[in-house]
Amino acid sequence: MVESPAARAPASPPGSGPSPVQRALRKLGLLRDIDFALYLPMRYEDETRVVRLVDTRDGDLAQIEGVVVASEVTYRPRRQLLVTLDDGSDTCILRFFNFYPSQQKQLEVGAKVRVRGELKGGFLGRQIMQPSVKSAGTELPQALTPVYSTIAGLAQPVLRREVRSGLARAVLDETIPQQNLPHRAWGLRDALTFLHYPTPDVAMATLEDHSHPAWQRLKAEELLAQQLSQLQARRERASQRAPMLDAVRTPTSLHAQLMSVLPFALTGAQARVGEEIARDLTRSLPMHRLLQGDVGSGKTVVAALAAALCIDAGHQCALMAPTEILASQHFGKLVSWLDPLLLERGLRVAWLTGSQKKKERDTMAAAVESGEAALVIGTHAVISEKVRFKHLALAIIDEQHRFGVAQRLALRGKAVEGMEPHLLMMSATPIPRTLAMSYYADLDVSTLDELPPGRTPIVTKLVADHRRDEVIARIQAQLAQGRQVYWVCPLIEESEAMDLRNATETRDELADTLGADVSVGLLHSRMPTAEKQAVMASFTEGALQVLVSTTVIEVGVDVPNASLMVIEHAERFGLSQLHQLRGRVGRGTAASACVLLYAPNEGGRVGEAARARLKAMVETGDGFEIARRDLEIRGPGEFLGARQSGAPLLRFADLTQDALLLDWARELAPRMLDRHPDLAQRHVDRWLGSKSEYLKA
Ligand SMILES: Nc1ncnc2c1ncn2[C@@H]1O[C@H](COP(=O)(O)OP(=O)(O)OP(=O)(O)O)[C@@H](O)[C@H]1O
Repeated sequence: MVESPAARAPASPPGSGPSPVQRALRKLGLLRDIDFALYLPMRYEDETRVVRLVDTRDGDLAQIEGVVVASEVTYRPRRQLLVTLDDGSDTCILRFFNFYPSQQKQLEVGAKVRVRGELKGGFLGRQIMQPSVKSAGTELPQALTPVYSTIAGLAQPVLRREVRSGLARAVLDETIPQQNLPHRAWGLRDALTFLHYPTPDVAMATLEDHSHPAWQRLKAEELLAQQLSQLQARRERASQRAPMLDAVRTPTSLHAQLMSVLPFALTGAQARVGEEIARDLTRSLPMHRLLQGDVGSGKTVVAALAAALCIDAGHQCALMAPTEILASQHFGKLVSWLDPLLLERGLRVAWLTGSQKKKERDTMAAAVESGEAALVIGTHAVISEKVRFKHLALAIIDEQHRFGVAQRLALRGKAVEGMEPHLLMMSATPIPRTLAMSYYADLDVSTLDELPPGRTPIVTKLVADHRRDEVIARIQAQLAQGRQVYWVCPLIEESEAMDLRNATETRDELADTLGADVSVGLLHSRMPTAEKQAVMASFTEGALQVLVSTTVIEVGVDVPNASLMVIEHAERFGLSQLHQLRGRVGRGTAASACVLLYAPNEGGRVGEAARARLKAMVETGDGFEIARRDLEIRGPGEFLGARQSGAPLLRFADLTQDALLLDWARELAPRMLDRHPDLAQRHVDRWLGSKSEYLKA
């Protein structure tokens, strides 16, 4: 059932715009009644019982009721209100550092109050710091009190009230047919009500680890919604048509010629994946394939071969990356292979980027429209409204997670009339296969699980920041052998200006230390594109020996002569990001190394998660193992969430722990779509709302 707008979250009077509370609620994604109902507490407080002081121990979180027998403001060591409370069994001190006059009044001698907080032993006897205070004698709640995650401008009691009324208003009729529910499943309303307001007798651990039957019910619901929406997307695609690209592979075909100009033989994995893609392209069902492979596994050549097949069949292929520098770096090689072969055929490569001059862009767009540009490369500009393709049949998207729904939909609109383009998404941050299969039920996954031969493993070393001198010696040794070096500076959160300053200083320092014979370049995301490209080009040619950069070089840079990567403040980077960066070296035959410089914090320590990340980097060079560890450190929600531009798609279920529920959902989804399509749709709308489009695209 679709909720009427009137049933939605608190409205403001007409013309007044959203109130601060509404704005804050919106920020938390709380719009529809169901959003409130599904906004579950992060923890609970037990206000259902009052205990006697004699029965408590230090460290207990206790609620006690008593009479104020003393109350004074003292100034040593700082201004504070000290209140002595007597509950008939013992006394304790309440200590407030922040207090209002109204609170002081509430705590006058003789007042009867109910306070709640953590009891601590102390010099003056037992005490509670900054307890919450209510007047005594009010009725005790029957259920635990929920504590929700909130943001500035939205006080906990206000949020509690909003959630309570949203939950009451929400339409929570069952969408899963009774006979299909897991054994002894709770009802949806019961489960949600319980999770917001559990009874005090509940085993808290079952709420915390989400094993309680109420949680199970909710996770089952969520997983079913996810499976249903993926299946819907798959079925929708099954009714769509794409051009069938079954060109004959003669010796004069572009595909065959490309194979013959490649300076190497394909690895077994490249050949296998190439055939998987080729098979998809001959079908009229649009391909929807994720090509994943570890850094340096040779995805580019696989993409180039797919493009060649498409062009051999007389169609156009578009290649897109999220930024200009990535587009040119990542596809540079591919273009250098294909360009001469295309020219022989009277065809060409067109570039389309946002920073292009109008005249150049118009020329390119005309070549795309006439079909002369068989290969179109660029950024989002490729899918801008003005660009019209003659016969686009294949779109290759690099780093798919940075492309949003709108872009993917726009791309579809560019295909041959009434058809969809085949879609190949390339990702250099592998997702463990089982996770990919269950999560992307709507995606076929091809994996390059073999590196080209002759690579020597990259040696990874952890070095404390104060031992920079050793790193300089390493750099000098590499330079003496004619090799090149990357030095990556961390992003300083929220301050690009500081980033730039920091990177510039590092460049100057390195240039100073290494001497006039060594040329040190700088690459930073704020530089104009042309300048960035010029710097990259001189590094690629070898004119620059050391490249200091921020994470601009993360993906797609391929300079096989570079043999040393230094990452400063490595503890601040995410694991897959570190792995990506490390992958910029070890791309040729030279023995390569990666130095992770870390700076312990003031306490001389590196945080636990950061330590786990650095340890993983030293212990393994395998991207799939890295992905597995990353998943372990962050949990699937965040792991996958970080790949999406929006919020993580699974809030409650955990794909690694809820395998049984996932099986149940996977098994039920097709039957439910067949037999109860209306219920299935309602279920998806309820859970995914506006996000369902995202999943499908
Ligand atoms: N079969 C092969 N034999 C030898 N070298 C290869 C082979 N395939 C690719 N290469 C080379 O390996 C390097 C890495 O390939 P490529 O740039 O395609 O990797 P990638 O998978 O895109 O990695 P990344 O995601 O790190 O950019 C390139 O220099 C490429 O020319």
